[in-house]
Amino acid sequence: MNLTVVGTGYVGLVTGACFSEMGHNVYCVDVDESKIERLKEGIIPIYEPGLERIVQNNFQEGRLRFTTALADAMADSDVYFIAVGTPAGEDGSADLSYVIEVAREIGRNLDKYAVVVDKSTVPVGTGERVREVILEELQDRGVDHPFDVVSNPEFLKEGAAVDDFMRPDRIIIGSESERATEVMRTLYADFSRNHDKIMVMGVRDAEMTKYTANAMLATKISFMNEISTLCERLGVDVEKVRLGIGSDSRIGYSFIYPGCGYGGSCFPKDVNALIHMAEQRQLFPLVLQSVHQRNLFQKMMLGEKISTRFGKDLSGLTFAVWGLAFKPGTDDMREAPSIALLHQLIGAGARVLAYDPVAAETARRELPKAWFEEEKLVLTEHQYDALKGVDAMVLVTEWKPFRHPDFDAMKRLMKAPVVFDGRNQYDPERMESMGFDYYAMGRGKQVQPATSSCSL
Ligand SMILES: NC(=O)c1ccc[n+]([C@@H]2O[C@H](COP(=O)([O-])OP(=O)(O)OC[C@H]3O[C@@H](n4cnc5c(N)ncnc54)[C@H](O)[C@@H]3O)[C@@H](O)[C@H]2O)c1
Ligand SMILES: O=c1ccn([C@@H]2O[C@H](COP(=O)(O)OP(=O)(O)O[C@H]3O[C@H](CO)[C@@H](O)[C@H](O)[C@H]3O)[C@@H](O)[C@H]2O)c(=O)[nH]1
Repeated sequence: MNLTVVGTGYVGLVTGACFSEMGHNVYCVDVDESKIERLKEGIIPIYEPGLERIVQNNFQEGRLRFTTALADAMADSDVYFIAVGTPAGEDGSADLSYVIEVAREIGRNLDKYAVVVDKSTVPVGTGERVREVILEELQDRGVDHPFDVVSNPEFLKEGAAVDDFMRPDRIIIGSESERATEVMRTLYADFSRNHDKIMVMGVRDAEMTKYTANAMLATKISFMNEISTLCERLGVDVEKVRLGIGSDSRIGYSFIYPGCGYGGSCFPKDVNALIHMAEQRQLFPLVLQSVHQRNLFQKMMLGEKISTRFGKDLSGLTFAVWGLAFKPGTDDMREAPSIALLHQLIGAGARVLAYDPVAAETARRELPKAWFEEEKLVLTEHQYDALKGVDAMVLVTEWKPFRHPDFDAMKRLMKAPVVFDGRNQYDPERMESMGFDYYAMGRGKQVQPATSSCSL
């Protein structure tokens, strides 16, 4: 099939690349000219394992093309995916201006039957709004072309995006039209070969499914984070509890890892958008609000533990931070727990040496310039360089190379062997036996002040 994907970010680029890998002809469109130029040179704007090879191969073979001209792309295709950002507006609602702009542009250029597929995460009712906008543009032009609007939310995780797209758990298609449903079934047939993974429902149902999935996963995490604080206070090891409950097939092992909070461009934004959707309808989404609040607390937790151990004033102290990305496998730092921690440490007068295997460039671009100019924050080339002369190490992102470090080398390099582990990567007893003063999340020694704002 011939496809156009509008928006060449995490979702758009992965969607376009993966469909071209399956033999479809794909145009990827973006308003960002420099991004499109770099893609034409084979330069991938994001770090996403496996993506570069697919993009370069399919570009060379002519199945994947990049352009800023939506009209040209549309002329050559029958399915138009909208995969632009839906960032949080000031009141927490999803900002739909990019989606609506693309819908207008489609309406201005539509000249044959097409399926318009919304892949962006959008509030319930957006499909209808997209349809109205396209119709308005067609009316302005005095033409009448049939088209269908379909919702096809994306469930990929950053760091595992290609795999998630190629081997989805399910493919949700929100469609009110048999013709459009058939087009979508044909398009996704290869991804649903052995088991029928395609689920067809109404457009509004599909829009809500996406938010509900993210909110459910965020709820599991916030719930476990709250339990981890209680475990720590009770002298219980939350990791034992995690394994104990995960073995219950009704609960499962995934997304119950306690830590220093969830980040990324989706969970925080989507929980807030759902809260906003409920409040707009005079509902009080108590669970969702708590999930969000708990996460804000959780992101402050490492900093609170550090100030309980070292005092509120951290001037003269230096900390190593291992991991800046919001999760391993990506260079994305949107809403990363590392950002809250850096503000706490540097705000209290500390100096920070930070290391991340891939997010250094993102950090230089997105963190305050003054931190780098005044050397309050120094990014190191290697994980061990960040440990030189530090008063403590703080592990924020569980990259694999942090899992089994050379603990002897760590002790030699650090001024004092103090470790704050925001992702429960190490065994507390082993750490203590090796001479580390070790603090984790919900296990081992307790370092929460009784009156902490994060106490529960
Ligand atoms: N990042 C994820 O892991 C993920 C996963 C599933 C769903 N989503 C959802 O998918 C959507 C896209 O997210 P993303 O992370 O890919 O966003 P992104 O910010 O990485 O990329 C969006 C792209 O759209 C482009 N764009 C904006 N307006 C445009 C226009 N009028 N025409 C053409 N291009 C335009 C931007 O230049 C940018 O390159 C969001 O709704 C998000 O919530 C994201
Ligand atoms: O048990 C867990 C699992 C995750 N996290 C944190 O949760 C955040 C989000 O992680 P993850 O879900 O793996 O990454 P995302 O790329 O944000 O993916 C989520 O958001 C996407 C955008 O909507 C969806 O498509 C995916 O299905 C959904 O998992 C990260 O900060 C993780 O560290 C935890 O703290 N504990």
